[in-house]
Amino acid sequence: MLQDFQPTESYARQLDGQDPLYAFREEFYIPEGTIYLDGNSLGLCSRRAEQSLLLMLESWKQHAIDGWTEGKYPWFYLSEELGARMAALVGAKKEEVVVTGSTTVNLHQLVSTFFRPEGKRTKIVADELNFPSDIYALQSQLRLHGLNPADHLIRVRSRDGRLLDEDDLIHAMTEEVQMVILPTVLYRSGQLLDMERLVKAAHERGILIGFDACHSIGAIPHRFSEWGVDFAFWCTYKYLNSGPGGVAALYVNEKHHGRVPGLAGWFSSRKDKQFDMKHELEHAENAGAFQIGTPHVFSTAPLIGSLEIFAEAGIDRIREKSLRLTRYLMLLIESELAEWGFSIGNPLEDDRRGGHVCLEHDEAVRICKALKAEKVVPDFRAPHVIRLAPVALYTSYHEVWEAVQRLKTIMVEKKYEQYEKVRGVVA
Ligand SMILES: Cc1ncc(COP(=O)(O)O)c(C=O)c1O
Ligand SMILES: Nc1c(O)cccc1C(=O)C[C@H](N)C(=O)O
Repeated sequence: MLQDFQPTESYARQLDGQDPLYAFREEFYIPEGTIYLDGNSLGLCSRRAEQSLLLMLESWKQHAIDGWTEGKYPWFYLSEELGARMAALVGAKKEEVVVTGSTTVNLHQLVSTFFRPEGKRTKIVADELNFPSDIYALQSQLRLHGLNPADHLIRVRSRDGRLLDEDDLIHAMTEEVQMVILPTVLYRSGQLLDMERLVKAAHERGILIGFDACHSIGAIPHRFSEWGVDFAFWCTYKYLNSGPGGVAALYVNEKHHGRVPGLAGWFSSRKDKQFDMKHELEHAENAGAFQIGTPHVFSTAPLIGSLEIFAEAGIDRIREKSLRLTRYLMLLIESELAEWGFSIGNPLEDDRRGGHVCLEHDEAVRICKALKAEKVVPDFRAPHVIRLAPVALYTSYHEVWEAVQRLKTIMVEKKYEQYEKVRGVVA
């Protein structure tokens, strides 16, 4: 890939000229003069997401209560409908996915449903690099079972503070473990785990396994059904561009359909029974059973337009471009910034890398501030990581080239020294 790499502006233009996804950039609102490399935290607004949100408002104006069953996208079926449309992105059957809740709420729901400590099997395996919200949720779930998280939550150690080794994860899958929860892609280093291998190892040991796919959804194809992943959950506001607070999604393998939801509510019902208003729940026989209450329609609506873009672009083409973009960025860093004390913290191999580059530097916090002042938007993750996510649908190769030039100027002119060495409230 990129065998003929050159660090020149004309080479960047040449790559843009060959990019089959280039036109999708026009779909997005790119803040004026800004190179946006933070789509792994909050994706950009697209015109189609905006239109679908407006369409929902219109539906409220026109149909009032009847909007639940009328209009172009009846609200009562929207979560299932969008789950079905999203299923291709995770390699699942349509009825295995539903759009609902938030990442953390969905994790609570799935652990409430699937964590059944019995006999010796009372532990959950996670890892020490996972996003804090997942760890808090798991700790609180263990407490609800009267179990002490200090002994029952096994956080597998990283050997280098950046990456996880599948051998270590598998080694932790002992006879005391009932469930494993891991990220698909690590939020800081961008490492992509070998899910297929981990699922196989967990199942051989009689353990259930679920994934937090926040950092892979919309960037990487998945094959959840084929691999036999038990369950998964993810947000939609990163690479899927559903907007701040956009409603999340979950996947439950069809072999588990029929399970009673751990956290039930009337939206867990079979659709045809819900308005019978009985006190005995007849839960849906698909992923819809893991919904709880009334869907957040306006926070779901942008996904309608956003998913259309994904259907047109195709996740395989998106992954291919994303890999080229991150490879290109790494080559530029190597060639342009070699003398400035940066190191690359993400895996270099294509099949181990997610959608962002993890650039490490002792001055990361101040460099991030200087980048923002130069209208390049990265994000900072303590203690020394600058995350740079060129997004296949809206980042051009020229922007990647330009961002590295601006970073080089920041280093040459020591522009970062004018900033305080403290992170922002939201980094
Ligand atoms: C990997 C991961 N898990 C969980 C979360 C928490 O998601 P939420 O705040 O939407 O529940 C995030 C992002 O905020 C994340 O990146
Ligand atoms: N969910 C976020 C929020 O509410 C505010 C700011 C950032 C976020 C994020 O999603 C951060 C992201 N999960 C991360 O990988 O760090």
